[in-house]
Amino acid sequence: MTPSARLAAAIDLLTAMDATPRRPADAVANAFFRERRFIGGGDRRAISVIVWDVLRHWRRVAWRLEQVGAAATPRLRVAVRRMEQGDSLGALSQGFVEGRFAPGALSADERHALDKLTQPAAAPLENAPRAVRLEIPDWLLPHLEQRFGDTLEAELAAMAREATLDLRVNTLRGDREAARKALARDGLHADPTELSRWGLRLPGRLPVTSSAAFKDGLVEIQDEGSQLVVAMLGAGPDMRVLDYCAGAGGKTLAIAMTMANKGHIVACDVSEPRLEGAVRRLRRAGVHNVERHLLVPGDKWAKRRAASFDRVLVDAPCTGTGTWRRNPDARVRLEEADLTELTVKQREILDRAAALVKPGGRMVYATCSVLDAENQDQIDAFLARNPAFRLISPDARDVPDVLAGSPILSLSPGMNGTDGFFAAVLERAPATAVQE
Ligand SMILES: C[S@@+](CC[C@H](N)C(=O)[O-])C[C@H]1O[C@@H](n2cnc3c(N)ncnc32)[C@H](O)[C@@H]1O
Repeated sequence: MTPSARLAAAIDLLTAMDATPRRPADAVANAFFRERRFIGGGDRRAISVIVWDVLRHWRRVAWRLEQVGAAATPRLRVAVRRMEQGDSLGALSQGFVEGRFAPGALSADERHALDKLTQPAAAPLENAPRAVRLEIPDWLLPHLEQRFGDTLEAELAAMAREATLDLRVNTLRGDREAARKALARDGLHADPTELSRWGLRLPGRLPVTSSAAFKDGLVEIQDEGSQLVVAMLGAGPDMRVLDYCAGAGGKTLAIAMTMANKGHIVACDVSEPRLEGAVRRLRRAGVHNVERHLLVPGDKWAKRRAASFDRVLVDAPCTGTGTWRRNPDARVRLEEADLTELTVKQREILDRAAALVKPGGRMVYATCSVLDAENQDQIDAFLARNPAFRLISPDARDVPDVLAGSPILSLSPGMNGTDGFFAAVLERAPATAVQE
């Protein structure tokens, strides 16, 4: 594709995203490229780079355009980002040309707006409101200020950078060194992660899924933070374990590994397609101690299994504010009503899952959110409602030394180089203590 054709495709993709503002950008992009199979891998990557860069500068560019009286159209968003990266108006006009696979020439109004933005005094970003500069919705600012205080700007800058690509070595298939060597044979040079003993890290988007190590189930794509959540659960080979919000089984696979493929895991979810997505991954990883169960309203399943699990993981649906490095569009799409709805759901799920924990058993509540309302506040309220539970530190053998002394895991991109994660380990009082 010519540079102009890539620009045109990026503008088309941004237009498709604009048309479905509640749909995650990567889902729109997948559908867009599926319908245009003629676009090759290199062009696809180049188009995605343009689009994801625009998504990472969404509010700031809109604010600058507003200052010069222009609407933030996909064309102007792309053009402004090109200029911010050093293109002159002249250079830009060479990309915006007429033609079947080109975006069309800049209109007089577009040129006028862009010209105004090149003036030295035009809309300096220092004048923009803080939430605009930080690329977050206005309502979210106080929540993030409360969580991060003085480190807020550094954290949000870390969340704006592209994530590393973390892998979990599946010890059912081989050890970390074997996985490193296998990846190296495919030209992928991974380093061990600092905290997770099963983790390997690659510098960015790389074609891991076509490597032999991935196809053979020796590695799985999983952020280091997710791996640590599983370590906090401390599931062992003889246990009955429930993964209550299992989705497509990312953590189920890691739990099965810590159980050496023994004992029994039930992977539950309310979404059939997600649970179905686990089947292939379980097979690839060589896992065979997992039963899947679809939760439906009025299900008697949970009642019959009350107080029967040694370990219960609640990987709750959440705002995903810890994953903005991967999903920059979510950063500005999140609405206050989403947070309200999710905190109600999390509370209900916690109470339902708690009823399934054996006396003396443990429950780990986890989110990939950095907001107190979904994390510590949920735990405080849960403990107030459920006096039979208390916070307990994970067993030292299960977690890295730095995490051993605390019942709470709290990770952030700025502090730890992982996604933002929260996990709390809760123990249900043993039977005798419950009766007292
Ligand atoms: C954070 S995702 C889970 C990710 C998964 N554990 C993993 O590691 O890949 C949260 C999951 O909770 C599920 N969920 C939503 N409401 C639920 C409910 N009431 N009960 C159980 N699961 C629910 C969603 O379908 C979603 O798959």
